[in-house]
Amino acid sequence: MTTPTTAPTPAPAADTLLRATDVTMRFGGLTAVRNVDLTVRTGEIVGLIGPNGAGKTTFFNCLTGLYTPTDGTISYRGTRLSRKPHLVTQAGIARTFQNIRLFANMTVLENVLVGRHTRTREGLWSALLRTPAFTRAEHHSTQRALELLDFTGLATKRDHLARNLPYGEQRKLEIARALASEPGLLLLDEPTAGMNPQETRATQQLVHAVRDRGTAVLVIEHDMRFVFSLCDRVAVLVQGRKLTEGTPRTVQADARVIAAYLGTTDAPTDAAGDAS
Ligand SMILES: Nc1ncnc2c1ncn2[C@@H]1O[C@H](COP(=O)(O)OP(=O)(O)OP(=O)(O)O)[C@@H](O)[C@H]1O
Repeated sequence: MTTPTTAPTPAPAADTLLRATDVTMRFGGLTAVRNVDLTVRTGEIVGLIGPNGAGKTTFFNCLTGLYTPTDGTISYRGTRLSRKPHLVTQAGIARTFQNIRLFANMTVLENVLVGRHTRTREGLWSALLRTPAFTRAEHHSTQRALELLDFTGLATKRDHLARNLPYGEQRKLEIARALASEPGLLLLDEPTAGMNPQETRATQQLVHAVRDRGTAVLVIEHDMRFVFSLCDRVAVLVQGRKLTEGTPRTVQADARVIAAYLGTTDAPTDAAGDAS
């Protein structure tokens, strides 16, 4: 009798939500993301930082199906993710974008309702015929959307057009819309860009509250004070590679991170631009 020689693959930790392994993304001769591993667990707020052009947004685009990575695997709750963005959302990952992408001429409530579409099953015919099932689903979605407006502090603005909201509230609305898909993991791409200190503090409180209601967060940010006071763990990308990862305290004290931000990094020897 022969003994099996292959070791069993270790099962992912029960609390692992997102596991990206060896993710690489090339655009022609440019390697924007190279062999990046990243894990996000239940209940965590993880920061992704790095100088301009480090590959952070490209990595997000790989996670959410906007780009198909050249290499590597991405799984969510132990299942490999689809490369179609709406299926990634349906699986449980929602995101916001660096530049606000609201429906400017729709109301605040309508914007959040749009975010519910991956959680509603009723099709076109039931909508046109207004079947009882459709009416029930519509009522449920509206209740959920109103709860989210309450949660994000936008309840009194429900009938305002999105374009008429102040900048900070438009950012909040984006988060409310992303939460409408009931994600287990929320990806935020520079949520405080262009905000004043007061709006930044409010965003920090909101992200904590999002985590406390059961949604883990992966956040790209340039505001270091925000990242280091908010996140449980921080990963640093430089020229497409993960330079280091750890608690805010260890990352902040890492001389290579400081050098990377000052533009004198000696860390990733393999430059991002190459012909591979
Ligand atoms: N669709 C694309 N085609 C070609 N190159 C791209 C594409 N998207 C990104 N890049 C390049 O990939 C590299 C990484 O860009 P990316 O936007 O991911 O960086 P980033 O870390 O998010 O930067 P920032 O902090 O400035 O937003 C850059 O050199 C960028 O020009």
